[in-house]
Amino acid sequence: MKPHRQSLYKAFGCALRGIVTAVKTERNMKIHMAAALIVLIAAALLHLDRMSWLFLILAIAIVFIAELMNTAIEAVVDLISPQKHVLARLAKDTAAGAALVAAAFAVMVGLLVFYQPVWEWIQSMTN
Ligand SMILES: Nc1ncnc2c1ncn2[C@@H]1O[C@H](COP(=O)(O)OP(=O)(O)OP(=O)(O)O)[C@@H](O)[C@H]1O
Repeated sequence: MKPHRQSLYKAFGCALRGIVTAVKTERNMKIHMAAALIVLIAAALLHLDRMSWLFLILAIAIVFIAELMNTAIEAVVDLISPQKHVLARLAKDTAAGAALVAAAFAVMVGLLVFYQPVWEWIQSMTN
């Protein structure tokens, strides 16, 4: 394989382009972006502790990583197997499964992190 060096700056640009393209073209990425924004604003308003922030950021990162990998796998499968194939289906279905596991993890983290502070906030509003 021919050695190929690219500047750090260019590599960063390519990575950023991948993220921007995925957000522009993938509906799920737009949903994850909106959800992440709402979650981070709620976390700031509720003054969550550092550990809660850590878990929320971890969950958001895992969801984005899984969705980006899913998008990458979909693109490669469409490139090499535009026609139906059982292995293409397996690749796409398992990649989508990974994204679903990540989203389920994020929902569980959200419930565990927000349950108590939201409950306390509701009580303070009603008292
Ligand atoms: N080349 C193929 N061969 C066999 N099955 C395929 C193929 N392409 C797609 N599929 C099946 O159709 C499903 C949906 O594929 P598609 O490419 O439309 O992704 P998607 O779920 O619509 O992705 P997104 O909505 O994130 O763009 C796959 O999970 C797979 O089961």
